[in-house]
Formats: sequence, structure tokens, C-alpha cells
Amino acid sequence: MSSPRRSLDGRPAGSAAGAGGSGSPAHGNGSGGGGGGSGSGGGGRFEFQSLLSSRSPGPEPSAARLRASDSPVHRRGSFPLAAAAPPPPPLPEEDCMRLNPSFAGIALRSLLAIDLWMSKRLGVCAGEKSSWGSARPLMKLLELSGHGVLWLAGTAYCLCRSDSWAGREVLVNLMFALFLDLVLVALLKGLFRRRRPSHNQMDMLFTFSVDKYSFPSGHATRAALVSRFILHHLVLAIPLRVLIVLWAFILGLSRVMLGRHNVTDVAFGFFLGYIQYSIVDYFWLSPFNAPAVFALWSPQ
Ligand SMILES: CC(C)=CCC/C(C)=C/COP(=O)(O)O
Repeated sequence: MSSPRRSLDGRPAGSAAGAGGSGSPAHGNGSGGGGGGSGSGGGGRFEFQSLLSSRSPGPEPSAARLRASDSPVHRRGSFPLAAAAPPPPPLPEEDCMRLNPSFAGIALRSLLAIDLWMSKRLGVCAGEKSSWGSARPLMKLLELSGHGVLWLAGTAYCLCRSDSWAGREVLVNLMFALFLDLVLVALLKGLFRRRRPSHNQMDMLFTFSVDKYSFPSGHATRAALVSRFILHHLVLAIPLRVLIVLWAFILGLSRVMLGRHNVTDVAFGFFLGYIQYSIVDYFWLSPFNAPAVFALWSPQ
């Protein structure tokens, strides 16, 4: 950037512009704004005069002039006509927000990136040729142990065979829990439409159309729901209780190992299943509050 001192040296404004970098908008303004300055001689003096005239407007400087002389452009002041350059218009607020992604957005993207990376690493049974491919049949057996059709059919069968009111009550509520789970998982899968991992082989038995989506894992919700249900309503020895918790955990893990799900699908599935049990417990059906349901077994 050229300085007024150069102009005061008596160099023509045109040559000052050349030396100082004519690309500078301020300088462009300088030579143009000087009017005659761009002429043949005395351009420097002309610039100097314009500096003086802008600094001493009269006995009572207006408020606008005071504000202008306070601005950083003016304070740099060594360059008189730079002040003529209008300040850039402020960015609209929405543009600023687009340029500055929120902390939550960055955190979510990072979490998803870690999720994909971990799920890929853990998907060791995703195919027969995967590193743990030989364990795939065992994982598919686990898959069957948490399948919705088997749990519904098994509960319906036990309900038909049950000959105690207490047993019926528990089984009716388990049936209600399983249906609630199917509906909620189907709704969320349809809402989020998250694709299953690319390394998954879609060879599951008895699936709905929404089961092409992976969030949340239906097996994980069922594992959490059913295990919590059983632990609350069946009197079991400690080793059996531990076994049930282990089953739920390994079933969830097997979903990722099979490549069916990402880690977050299973983690959220566990959370949802846990909450679902609380809902079932809150709306617990009994012959007192839902006699119509239990009327099926009433003596005629
Ligand atoms: C057809 C019925 C009654 C249930 C489908 C159960 C099923 C295959 C869910 C998918 O589970 P993931 O979401 O864990 O893959």
C-alpha cells in the first residue's frame, strides 16, 4: 500500500498507484477520488488536500463525520480516500449460521462416523468369508432366539396352555409388550429409514418391509424388553437371571457382528426396550382394569 507521504513527495498519483499496488480498492479510490489527481501533475498535493479537507470539515463536525473518523479505516488515516470505500454489508444471520455449524451438529457427525467405523470393525461375521465367518451359524441361532415371530408364537402357545389366572395375566401383558414393541420399532424404522450396513447380507427370516431399515434394532429392543419383563415377573435362581442378562447383551452384540446393525442401532434399541417395559408396567392389564381381555377365559 502506498502512503500519503509518497504523494507528498510530489510523485504523480498515477505513478503512486502503480508502485503501491493498484489492486487495492482503497488505492483505486485514491486515484479516482482525487479527480485531478489522476491528471498529469500535482496529484500528490491534491491527495494531501483531500486528506486535509476530510479531517477539517468545519467548526462543528457532524455526528456522522465523527463516527466515520472513529472507524478503523479512517484511523489508519495515513491513506486519505480509503474512507470513501463503503464497509462491506453485514452477512445475513442465516448465512453466518450456515458458515458456523453448531456444536451439536459436529458432535452428531463425529458420533456417526465413529459408529460406522466401529460397526464395520465389529462386523466380523457379516459373511462366510469374514474373519469370524465360521461363527455365523451360531450368530444366526441367536438371531432366531430373539425373533419376533417366535416370541409371539411362543407366548400365544403358553397363554392357551396356561391354567392359572396369575400366569394368564403375565402372559397377556407379555403379548401386549411384544405387539407394542413391533409397532414402535416399525414406526421408528419407517421414520428414520436408516439403511442397514453395506456389509450386511439380507438373509433374515420373516421380515416386514420396514425391516430393510436398521434403526433401531428390533432384536435389541426385544432383548431388553423381554429380559426386564422376565426378571420382574418370574422367580428365578440367580444363575438363570445372570444368563438372561447375558443373552440380551450377546444378542445385541451379535446384531453388529452379523453386520445387521450399527452400534447405535443396538444401543438405542436397548434403551427403547428398557423404556417399553416401563410403559407396559404402567399400563399393566389385569382382570380388574381390562376385564374384556380376560373374558376369553371366564367360565361360561
Ligand atoms: C415379522 C415379525 C413379527 C417380526 C420381524 C422381526 C424382525 C426380523 C425384526 C428385525 O430385527 P432387527 O431390527 O434386529 O434386524
